[in-house]
Amino acid sequence: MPDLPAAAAHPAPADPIVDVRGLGRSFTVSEGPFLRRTRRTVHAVADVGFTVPRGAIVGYLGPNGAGKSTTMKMLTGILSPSSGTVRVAGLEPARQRTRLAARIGVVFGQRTTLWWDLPLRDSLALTRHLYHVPATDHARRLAELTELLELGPFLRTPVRQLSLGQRMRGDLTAALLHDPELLVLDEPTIGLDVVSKSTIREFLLKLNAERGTTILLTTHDLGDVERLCRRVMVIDHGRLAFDGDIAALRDSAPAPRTLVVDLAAPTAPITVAGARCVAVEGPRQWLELDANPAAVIAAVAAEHEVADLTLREPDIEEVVADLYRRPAGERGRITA
Ligand SMILES: Nc1ncnc2c1ncn2[C@@H]1O[C@H](COP(=O)(O)OP(=O)(O)OP(=O)(O)O)[C@@H](O)[C@H]1O
Repeated sequence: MPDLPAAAAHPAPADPIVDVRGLGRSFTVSEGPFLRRTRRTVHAVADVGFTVPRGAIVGYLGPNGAGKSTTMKMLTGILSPSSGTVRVAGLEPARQRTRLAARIGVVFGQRTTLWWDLPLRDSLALTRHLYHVPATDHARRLAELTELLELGPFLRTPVRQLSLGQRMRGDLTAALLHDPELLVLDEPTIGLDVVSKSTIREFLLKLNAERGTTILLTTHDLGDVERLCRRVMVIDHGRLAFDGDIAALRDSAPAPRTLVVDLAAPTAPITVAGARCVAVEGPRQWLELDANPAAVIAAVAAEHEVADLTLREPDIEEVVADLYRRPAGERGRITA
């Protein structure tokens, strides 16, 4: 099994918006029947380190119970670390939570920060006071976000009557009205239909491109990762198992890349160095690659009349599932 490439894919930026070093968080849990209770320590996050440069969109992935939410709670000051340090926008989240709140926006997809019984518009008006946003700035931002997230048709609807997708758009607006530098999202598309997911993803891309807002998100939805993130971090059993770009993650996959070659006419299975013909159907052949695709493509084109070529990357779902399955010692580790 190949180790992940050890390249420092993300050299530490000079002024990272997130700087996490040796971060750990443990919980003590009581188990068993009443009179025979035993106590056990759960290491939800252990020795995690990474930095996030300003303007990045980074995905934080991991199987259930891996430690994603615990990390996000430490980044946003909801939980204090048991060990290590966290700095976000130059602040120490657990100690400077109020100051940090003015600099970051947070959305936990499974919970809402909106007032359940109030119309969305009133709920958003109240967030202005939480963050002490001047009325004119608030009105301007609300108008912009209402347009971008198409909130108009349901601004007067009580939050409890909103669909999940509408509520998420409302929660994103509430998190962004004070124009934060960093947006932390925990499962932003959970439970949403395809159209709502797409609306949210396109909005986040626009927010990042136009305002330079840094986005850190946890997700189980690899569609989010593929559309939004160039860099992913994978946490498993509380430890960082991978930190690199999507291409490096794909390269780490045991599943090979496949080159689909459409020849001008049917021929015998192609034999070139660095590839193995695994299927032939008329003029189309499938070559599994174990070398650089460019070299194989050049070799195929030199010897055959090629009508078309397609390079198939391993499916990201497969790659991530494989990473979760690999024993920790076999994964290698890249940290920024
Ligand atoms: N308050 C707590 N008390 C005890 N154990 C906790 C607490 N919060 C989290 N844990 C444990 O820490 C581990 C990591 O949990 P966490 O919620 O961070 O995982 P996650 O990656 O966000 O999972 P999921 O994808 O299921 O939301 C789990 O074993 C969980 O049971």
